[in-house]
Amino acid sequence: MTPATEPAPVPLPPGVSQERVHGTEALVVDTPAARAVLHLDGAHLTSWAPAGEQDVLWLSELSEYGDGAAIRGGIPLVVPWFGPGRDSERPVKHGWIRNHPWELTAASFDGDDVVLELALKGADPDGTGIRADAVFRIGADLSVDLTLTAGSEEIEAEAALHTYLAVGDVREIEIRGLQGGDYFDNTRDLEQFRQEEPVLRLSGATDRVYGVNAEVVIEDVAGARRIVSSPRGTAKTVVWNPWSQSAAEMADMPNDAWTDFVCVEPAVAKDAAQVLPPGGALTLGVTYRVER
Ligand SMILES: O=P(O)(O)OC[C@H]1O[C@@H](O)[C@H](O)[C@@H](O)[C@@H]1O
Repeated sequence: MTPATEPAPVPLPPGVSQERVHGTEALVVDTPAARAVLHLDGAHLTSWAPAGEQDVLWLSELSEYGDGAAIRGGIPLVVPWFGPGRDSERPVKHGWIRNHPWELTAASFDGDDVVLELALKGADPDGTGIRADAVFRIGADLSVDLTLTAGSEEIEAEAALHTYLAVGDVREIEIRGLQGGDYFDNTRDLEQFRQEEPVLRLSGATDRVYGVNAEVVIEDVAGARRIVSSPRGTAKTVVWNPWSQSAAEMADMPNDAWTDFVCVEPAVAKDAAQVLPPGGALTLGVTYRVER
């Protein structure tokens, strides 16, 4: 039996409803400017389509949802550590915040945009009172801002907006904005290299953490559009695609779906991790726009 939809804790503006999507609670936005789906589990945006556009976010049709699941696709909020953490010993990959329920704290209209504010709901597995807040501005452009606030203890914090961008064919995309950036290559034991070429084209499994915090442009040649990622408060840009072999090993991704996305992730990670004193905060954000 499907459980009844819980009432939203704050009033929702016109064009926003709370519904069950894939069996879990989500805020569904349908305005003249955009359509979007924001799951309360993980404050996880799984869909954003500006008016007249195909979805800009890729979502796996085999993704899991609910109770501790990490949704495959959309924008996973990665915090308070990235990957296995700086000591490579963290119990779950990419932090625990994406696996916990959040709650809506405010919802409003601002011009043509819907602004949704969420806060992590009560989870505190470290017992230090860490807080997390996120603001989503959903319209012709999309902005996401994530704040992590340390609790009673100093923490070394990492964070990433692990965005899965939908593309026509990842083998044909051109990524600009990384030239001159040094990167750790996670497919080669985190050895460091420099991006000399003005354009990055992917031709195999790619897992790089670039020391780049500037605008990155993803030219989606097969999809005939361009996605512009403008980060703020970051130090790194992660570029990831598993390619065919690793994708085939992932239970929550169809074997041939790796061609349909690229992750370009604004981040604070690795050697750019920030030490937060008790009560100290880390905020990072990004704005996406689509051009033709
Ligand atoms: O499967 P996950 O935990 O969502 O992570 C996916 C990928 O996320 C990327 O950000 C990492 O750089 C990769 O190493 C990782 O494999």
